[in-house]
Amino acid sequence: MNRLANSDELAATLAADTAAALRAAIAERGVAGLAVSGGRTPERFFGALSHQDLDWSRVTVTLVDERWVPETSPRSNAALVRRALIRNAAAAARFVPLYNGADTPEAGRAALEATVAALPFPFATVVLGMGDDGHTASFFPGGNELAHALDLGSPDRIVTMEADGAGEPRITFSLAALLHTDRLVLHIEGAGKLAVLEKAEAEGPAEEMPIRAILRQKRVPLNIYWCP
Ligand SMILES: O=C(O)[C@H](O)[C@@H](O)[C@H](O)[C@H](O)COP(=O)(O)O
Repeated sequence: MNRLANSDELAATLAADTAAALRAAIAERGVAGLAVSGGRTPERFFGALSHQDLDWSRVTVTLVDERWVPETSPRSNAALVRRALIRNAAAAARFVPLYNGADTPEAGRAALEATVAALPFPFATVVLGMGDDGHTASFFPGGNELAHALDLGSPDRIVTMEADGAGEPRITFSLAALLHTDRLVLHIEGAGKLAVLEKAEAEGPAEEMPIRAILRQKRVPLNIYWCP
């Protein structure tokens, strides 16, 4: 685990490491995909990343998950990404949001599946967060499509999700899609999240703490960034 002294140092380090992965993907494949999380934690990291010097015109940014709300909502992860990340040098990046205006995630899912099929896979980097209940992306304990989302045999990249504690209905990349990446990151801050992570590292079902599906998978190494 990368233990940083504070949020600013974490943001600077994670931004530099993410920029290096984007440059490596561009050098290798000509393009780079970056999937980021919403919520409260990533804003400082987004600010630091937006200043990184690289060919952002070759980068496509998307979200690992989204609340089914328009960008006018303060709950919109897309609005956060546009405001905090797609600016400065990163203003040249292409952003592909997940909310597509359909009435429900179910109604929007097929069109979104087609949209994300055109993203540059594998992702160069996927940056996950984690909730106090042990969810990551929109893999919520008790989620109505949790088994589907965690099924590595499913061809679906996009899964809908409803759960107590999730607020509005959600859409999420599947576990298999998120593991299709050069680099996998978990970004958490604070003593409370560290305690949740330590609990998840103990034995127990992934359905109860879905972050366990990330901790236990063997497809791609996990890089954890934490600060108090
Ligand atoms: O849309 C979302 O809610 C996120 O993508 C989600 O998975 C987030 O990463 C965690 O809930 C942590 O959220 P905080 O950073 O706000 O604690």
